[in-house]
Amino acid sequence: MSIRVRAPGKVNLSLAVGRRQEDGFHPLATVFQAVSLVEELVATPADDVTVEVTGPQAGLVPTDGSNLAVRAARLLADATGVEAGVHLAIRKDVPVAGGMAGGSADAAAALVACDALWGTGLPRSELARLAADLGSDVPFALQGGTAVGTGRGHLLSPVLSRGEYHWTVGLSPRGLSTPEVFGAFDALVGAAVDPDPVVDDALLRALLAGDAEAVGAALSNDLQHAALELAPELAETLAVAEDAGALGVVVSGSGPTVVALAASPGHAVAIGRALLDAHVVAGVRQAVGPVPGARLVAERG
Ligand SMILES: C[C@@](CO)(OP(=O)(O)O)[C@H](O)COP(=O)(O)OP(=O)(O)OC[C@H]1O[C@@H](n2ccc(N)nc2=O)[C@H](O)[C@@H]1O
Ligand SMILES: Nc1ncnc2c1ncn2[C@@H]1O[C@H](COP(=O)(O)OP(=O)(O)O)[C@@H](O)[C@H]1O
Repeated sequence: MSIRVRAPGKVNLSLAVGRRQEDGFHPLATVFQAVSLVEELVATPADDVTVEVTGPQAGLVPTDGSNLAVRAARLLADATGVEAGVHLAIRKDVPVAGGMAGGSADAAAALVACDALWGTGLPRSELARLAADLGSDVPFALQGGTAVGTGRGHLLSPVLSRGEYHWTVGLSPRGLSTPEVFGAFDALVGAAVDPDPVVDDALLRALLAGDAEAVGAALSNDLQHAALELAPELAETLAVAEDAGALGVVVSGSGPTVVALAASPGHAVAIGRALLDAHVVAGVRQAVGPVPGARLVAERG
């Protein structure tokens, strides 16, 4: 018996960040779009909960109990009283520690896969509740598409979005730690920040109209300044993509991945070539969005 699940990475089309709260988290108002850099996870029965990771960046991912997919499987087992184990084989496609929520996608994929393997049949709403306990970005990896995230980013409402968006993804040779970037944000703006962040209406209108040019103009990220403090070389990546005619360029989430919105698939390739020629990235990928959230793609045995 094996269950195969795919779950997407994301970009934050906009990310407004409020003042740090007592619990250490920041209130967010973000628009997520799920994109076609996708994690694939195969779950098979086992005595314990174990994980193996493959892909070019596999060495950067823990395979002990701190792995987010292992934590997700254990949380589901605890919540449902299941005593079975599972072996999780993950093929990583989303950059690690890149601001595209690959670990969150693995956690969402593990919830969906184990729910099918163990026959626990939880409703999506219950899986979403477990997802929020695992990380702020995990509910969105489950849901996919385009959505507004508020609270810690875990409270989702779907966004009406027309059309397909073509991205060039600029990879960085190193990762950035999400808590460190939020820490740099606090140091930069401190108490001056608005406690109640809001989503930009212009972006929502542009998505509704399917107007890629207006979406590009409305891309924004309150964490970008902080990410640039920690990784100043990203300024050049942003500039090269802009010069290559991107409709908009932004650091994704806490970075350091840079995403550039292109006018067409061919334009996305051209922006990627410009980034490679300027030697400002470790690699480039093309992606489209929006794509669906974590979903079962095959069941065998
Ligand atoms: C910044 C964002 C934007 O979508 O994405 P990434 O760059 O990680 O992909 C997310 O908010 C990241 O979500 P996620 O990576 O799931 O974070 P969590 O595990 O919940 O929290 C990790 C740490 O980030 C900080 N954190 C996270 C979310 C939030 N609303 N406020 C915070 O201050 C806290 O320091 C927390 O301890
Ligand atoms: N299954 C997993 N995949 C990736 N990273 C994981 C996983 N489990 C735990 N981690 C840890 O979480 C950190 C951030 O994860 P990731 O989701 O890739 O980045 P980001 O939070 O920037 O979107 C990684 O540096 C890694 O140590």
